[in-house]
Amino acid sequence: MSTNAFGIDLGTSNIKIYSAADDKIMIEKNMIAVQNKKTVFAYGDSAYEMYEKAPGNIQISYPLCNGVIADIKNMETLIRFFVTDMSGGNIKPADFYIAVPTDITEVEKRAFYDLIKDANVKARKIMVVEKAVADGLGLDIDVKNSQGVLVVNVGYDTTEVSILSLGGIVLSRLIKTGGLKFDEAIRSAVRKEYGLLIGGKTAEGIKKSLAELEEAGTGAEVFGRDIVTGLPVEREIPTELVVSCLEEHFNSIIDCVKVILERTPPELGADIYRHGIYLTGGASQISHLADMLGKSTGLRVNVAERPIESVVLGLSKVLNEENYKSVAYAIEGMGK
Ligand SMILES: Nc1ncnc2c1ncn2[C@@H]1O[C@H](COP(=O)(O)OP(=O)(O)OP(=O)(O)O)[C@@H](O)[C@H]1O
Repeated sequence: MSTNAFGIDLGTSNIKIYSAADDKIMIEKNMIAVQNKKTVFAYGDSAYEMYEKAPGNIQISYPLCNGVIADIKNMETLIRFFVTDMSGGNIKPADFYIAVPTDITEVEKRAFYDLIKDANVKARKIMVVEKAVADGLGLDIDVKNSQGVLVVNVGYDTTEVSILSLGGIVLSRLIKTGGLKFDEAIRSAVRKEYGLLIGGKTAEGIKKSLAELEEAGTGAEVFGRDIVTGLPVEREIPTELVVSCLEEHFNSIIDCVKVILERTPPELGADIYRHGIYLTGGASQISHLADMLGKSTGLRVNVAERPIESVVLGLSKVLNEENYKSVAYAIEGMGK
C-alpha cells in the first residue's frame, strides 16, 4: 500500500506537488484571485488566465515573492485547495516534504514549516529538503556520493546557485534574477525602441518563443498600446533586440556562478570540472543562456530535460526511496 505523502516545491510562479499515493505530479500557477478582498474567485491556472484582464474588485496575486512567503493567508488557502484537489476532495492525514531555498533566513525557512502546519491539511509529519539537493536528485545525480555538483536553478523571481557534496550543501547563493526580470527587460526594451506598451504575458510569450523565432529567422509579432496615440497596434519585434536586452541579466547569473566557483574548496573542483554545470528551472530554457554560461566558465553545461519539474521529481525520490530519506530534516517537534 502506498503512503499518503506529498512533496511540495513552492515556486513563485508555479507550484509543483507530488502525491505519493497515486504517483502524480500537479503543476499549477501559484496564483490566487480574490473578489472584494474576501472570496476566493479562482486559483492556480484559472487565476493566471484572468491576470492583467480582471476587473478592479478582483485582486490577483502571487503569495510568494523572491522565493519567500509574502502573503501567508493566501498561500495557506492555495495549499489547502491544491492538496484537496489532489486528494479527490477528501484530505487524509499525510506526511509533507517541502523544498526550501538554502540562502534564506531561518525565520523564512520556518515559515514554510508553519505554512503546512497551519494550512489545515492534516499534516502528520513535516520535513524540509534543501531545494538544490532535491534538484540534484531530480536531475538523476547521485547527490549522496558525489563530491562537487554545481546546480544553477533559474526560476521566476530568483536564481539559486549551489554546490552540493555528499548529500549536503557546501555553498549556495540566491539572487533576484529570473524569468520575471527577463520579461521586464523585454517590456522596457520594446517600450523604449518602439514606444509600445506590452503586457507581462506578451513579454513572456516572446521570451518562450525566442529560440523558435531565431530558427525561423523572423521577429515576434506583438500587440500593444502605442504610447503616443494610446491606440492598440501590432508590431514586429526583432529577436536581436530581445537578445541584447537579456544580456545584462544573463551576466548577473554568470557572475554569481563565478563567485560561487571562486569560493568553492579546491578539493571539490575536480568533480565540478568533470561533471560540468547542471542548469535547471523553468527560465533556464531561455535561448542563449546555456551557451553564454558555458563560454564564460569554460565548463560543460548539462541542460535539464524537465527543468520546471526537477525539484519536485527529486522530492518524489526522497518520498519513495529509503536511501534518500536522510536528505530530509525536521525543523521542529513534528519530524522523524
Ligand atoms: N520555454 C521557456 N523559455 C524560457 N522561459 C520559460 C520557458 N518556460 C517557462 N519559462 C519561464 O520559467 C519561469 C518559471 O519557472 P519555475 O517554475 O522554475 O519558477 P518558480 O519555481 O515558480 O520560481 P522561483 O524559483 O523563483 O520561486 C517563468 O518565468 C516562465 O516564463
